[in-house]
Amino acid sequence: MREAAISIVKFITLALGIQQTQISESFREGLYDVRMNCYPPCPEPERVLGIVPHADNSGITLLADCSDFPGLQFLKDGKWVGVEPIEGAIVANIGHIIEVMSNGIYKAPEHRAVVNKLKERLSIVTFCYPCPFIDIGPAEELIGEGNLPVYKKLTHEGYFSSFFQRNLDESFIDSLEI
Ligand SMILES: O=C(O)CCC(=O)C(=O)O
Ligand SMILES: [Fe+2]
Repeated sequence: MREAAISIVKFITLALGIQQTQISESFREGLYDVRMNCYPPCPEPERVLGIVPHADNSGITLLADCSDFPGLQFLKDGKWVGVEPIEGAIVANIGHIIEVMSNGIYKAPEHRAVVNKLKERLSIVTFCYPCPFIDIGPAEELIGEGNLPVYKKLTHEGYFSSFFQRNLDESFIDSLEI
């Protein structure tokens, strides 16, 4: 997962026109949290959610869907769209850290998980974070005349304390704006 995360972040930075590899390399010594989600069958699936709508606070998230029916959904143009699992594939999702580092060019999408009436669903999610020594702020290459920073630059510690002290009535990413 570490190598996959480094490669994906490298392609993201290349797509942004960033030549230096400091951002992608920061995922080599980064922090990786693994969460396993189990969604038992639910007789009234329309009345509950497996995971409420949120965007991840990671750099990127890599999700292995262990089921053969959709449960993960993303909000696209105001509608929830299910992700059809593909055997052996991993879903790569942008988190708030890459949203900040890309100065908002890449967005951390809202997603949620729904439950199934008959079948249990499992997912294994790896949240990938850069190493604690890199600041979390817009990449310098993206800032210049006419391109103002949208987000504050925070230390790793500052970013996580803002996250854990966030106002739950407000969007976290909005609270990081300058
Ligand atoms: O299980 C899923 O499909 C979604 C999990 C998720 O979004 C999360 O753990 O942050
Ligand atoms: Fe998530």
